[in-house]
Amino acid sequence: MKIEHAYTIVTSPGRNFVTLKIVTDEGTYGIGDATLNGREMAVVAYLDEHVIPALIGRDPQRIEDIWHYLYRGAYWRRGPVTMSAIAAVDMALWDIKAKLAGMPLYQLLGGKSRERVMVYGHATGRDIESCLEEVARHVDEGYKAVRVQAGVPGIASIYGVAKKDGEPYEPADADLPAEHVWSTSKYLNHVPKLFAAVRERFGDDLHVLHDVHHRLTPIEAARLGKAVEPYNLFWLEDCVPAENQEGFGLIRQHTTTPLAVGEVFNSLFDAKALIENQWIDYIRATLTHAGGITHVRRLADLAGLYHVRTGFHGPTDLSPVCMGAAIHFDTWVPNFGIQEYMPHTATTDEVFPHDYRFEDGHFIVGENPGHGVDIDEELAKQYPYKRASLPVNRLEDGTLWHW
Ligand SMILES: O=C(O)C(=O)C[C@H](O)[C@H](O)CO
Ligand SMILES: [Mg+2]
Repeated sequence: MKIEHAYTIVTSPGRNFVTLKIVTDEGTYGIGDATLNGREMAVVAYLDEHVIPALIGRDPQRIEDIWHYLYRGAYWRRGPVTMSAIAAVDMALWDIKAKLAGMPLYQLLGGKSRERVMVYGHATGRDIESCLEEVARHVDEGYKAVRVQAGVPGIASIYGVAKKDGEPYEPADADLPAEHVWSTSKYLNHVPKLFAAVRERFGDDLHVLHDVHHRLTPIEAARLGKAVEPYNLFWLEDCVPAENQEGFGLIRQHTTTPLAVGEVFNSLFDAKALIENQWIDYIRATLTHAGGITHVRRLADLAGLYHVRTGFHGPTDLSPVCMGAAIHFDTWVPNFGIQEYMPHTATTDEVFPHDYRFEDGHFIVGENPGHGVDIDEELAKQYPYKRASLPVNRLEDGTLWHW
């Protein structure tokens, strides 16, 4: 069997998505997600110019060999663009292999470790009161776990909070990066009040999470972790930028609040010290940005040795293709923790028909052969690419900060 042709599909049913389709000479095809928010066309160029020409004629069943061919064989390793491109190939090849086997992907990975996959949704509000209403809506919809982000008095726009209450949050909201202003002291004073209000209204059973989105230094993160200990968070996410992995060691010395990190990681090596030193509790690197199923499986196995569980990134800027493949992975992986879920728009769901479903705060994996997600290419053509950028952040004195 040979790869006969492969091509990228860029579509924007409300936001941009990049999909790779690989077709074999026997007619079986697989698709993979290659979406890198705000840098979509860089991955398209990498795939079109460097990857696809080298795939034609190869045996699609040799997933491992093709992975190493694209990773080691490229000489220039790692980085989000390269690893998203490799991930798309890998996801499409696993899709093909599972279709050839006539099995849902989770069966090929080793079968079910659980019947369903717990997800967390996003509650956001301009202030604490409106945020609590959103938490209540999620609880009514069956969620067992909710990420809670609220506006901070004195900060005009903040990560995770929609411009208008009730509207979905989409950070890549401008042609060129919007400029936000950040104040660590205002934020640190506010967050414990938010979680006190959440616990008071919803009691102890609901799992609550929070994303700091890389804005603190290690000692500030340690202070926040301690301050929210009474509210028993499921996790505190991305509390510092993780290039300095030792920073997590410092945070860990001060707080028992569980720590999650890794949505921007693209390699096992980004997480190695964090895992081996048991500085984190959840690893968030997901299939599209971290080299696909083949690589993330190794990362999850390493994490499992150190009691670190998975908590895959699942924003709207990963397509339903990634979500579908991730749900198969989550259903299999022994050290599963939780899966993030930001629902896609109805138009996106039409462009990407899929067989996974949400029920009572969990995802239920589909039973179709492959990863269970397809793309309607004719419909996709109706939504042309539109450049969209993530914001940048500045401190109140104008210093460029982490967004
Ligand atoms: O979902 C999350 O936890 C995020 O932090 C979302 C990111 O801001 C988003 O994926 C950036 O593209
Ligand atoms: Mg995040």
